[in-house]
Amino acid sequence: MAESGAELKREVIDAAARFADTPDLRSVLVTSVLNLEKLEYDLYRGKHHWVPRSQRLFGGQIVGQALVAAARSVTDQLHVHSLHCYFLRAGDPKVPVLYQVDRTRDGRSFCVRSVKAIQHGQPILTCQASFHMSQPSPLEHQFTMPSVPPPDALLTVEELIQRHLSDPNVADVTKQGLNKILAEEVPIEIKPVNPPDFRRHVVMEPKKLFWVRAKGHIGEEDMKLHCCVAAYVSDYSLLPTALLPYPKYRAQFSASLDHAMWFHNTFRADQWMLYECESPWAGGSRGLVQGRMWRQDGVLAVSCAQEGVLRAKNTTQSKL
Ligand SMILES: CC(C)(COP(=O)(O)OP(=O)(O)OC[C@H]1O[C@@H](n2cnc3c(N)ncnc32)[C@H](O)[C@@H]1OP(=O)(O)O)[C@@H](O)C(=O)NCCC(=O)NCCSC(=O)CCC(=O)O
Repeated sequence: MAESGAELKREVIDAAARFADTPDLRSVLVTSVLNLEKLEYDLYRGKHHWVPRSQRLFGGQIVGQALVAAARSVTDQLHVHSLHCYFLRAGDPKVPVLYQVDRTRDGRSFCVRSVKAIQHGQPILTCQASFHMSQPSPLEHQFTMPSVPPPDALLTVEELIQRHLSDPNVADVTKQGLNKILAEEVPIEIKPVNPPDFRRHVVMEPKKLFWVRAKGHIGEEDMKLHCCVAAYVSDYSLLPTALLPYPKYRAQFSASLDHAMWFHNTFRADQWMLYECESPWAGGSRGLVQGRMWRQDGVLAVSCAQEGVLRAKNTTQSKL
């Protein structure tokens, strides 16, 4: 029991610190993935958390970390409004990634930073991020958010998988695949608007809608951090949109080649946002995908676009 006002205050501060450090309450994206270690002036080191089954680093992690490095070199008044990245080489999960920032230009309203992500002495990603000191403007418009059920009315991917697994007719190979998905520690929560076709039987339009948020708490103050988390989240499940019309094909090799983002309005990446993904084109073993993230109140927060390599194989072809 605290005996004095000062001791009580200390206990409250300690309890708050313990609360804040509880890993399941604070997003691992904030405590670990996007918490870069500073090695030198404009040089940082990032560590990994979740690594996809492809055993190449998740593109969103590299983009998010590159944006953290860039954002540390600009003042608090400047906010990222766009970024453009190329994924040059597969990221190696066995070693950390270094981020080297070049202060490309400092203007009155805009600042541009170029970031190189390096492993084994070679660039795995180049990123240019532009920051802006926002100004009021009479020119304001946006598309209307699609009308969908709210996140409270929908199930998470994990809940949908559990429900599907309880069906005794599910094939063993499908069960194995779904159990692998359940075992992954992706720091993102997803609630699809339309339940996914786990059996991959149905030809679908190359469009999907899902609610998405970072797992854990981030807090409301740091808009720069929310943008970095959105950069991480935005690469998740975007490219597979291009595969929806081709249930008979399996992507033998798929990887994002580039990633671009535009940040329009403030948002919280630890609160549900509607992610609207569509693929207007695929051809030549590549696919283009575009995404829009909407706040629950209908405000367009983020737009993004990405091209990926998609080398597909017909799974129904005879092996003879
Ligand atoms: C895209 C590539 C691979 C560049 O392709 P290249 O073909 O030029 O590279 P390469 O080194 O010559 O070849 C790589 C592999 O592809 C094979 N290959 C090359 N050309 C081929 C062709 N025409 N047909 C069939 N296979 C081909 C090579 O034999 C080699 O296979 P072997 O290896 O068997 O020898 C590279 O730029 C890259 O890896 N970038 C990083 C992409 C990335 O990691 N993105 C982020 C993660 S993806 C992501 O996060 C998406 C999110 C999500 O999963 O939803």
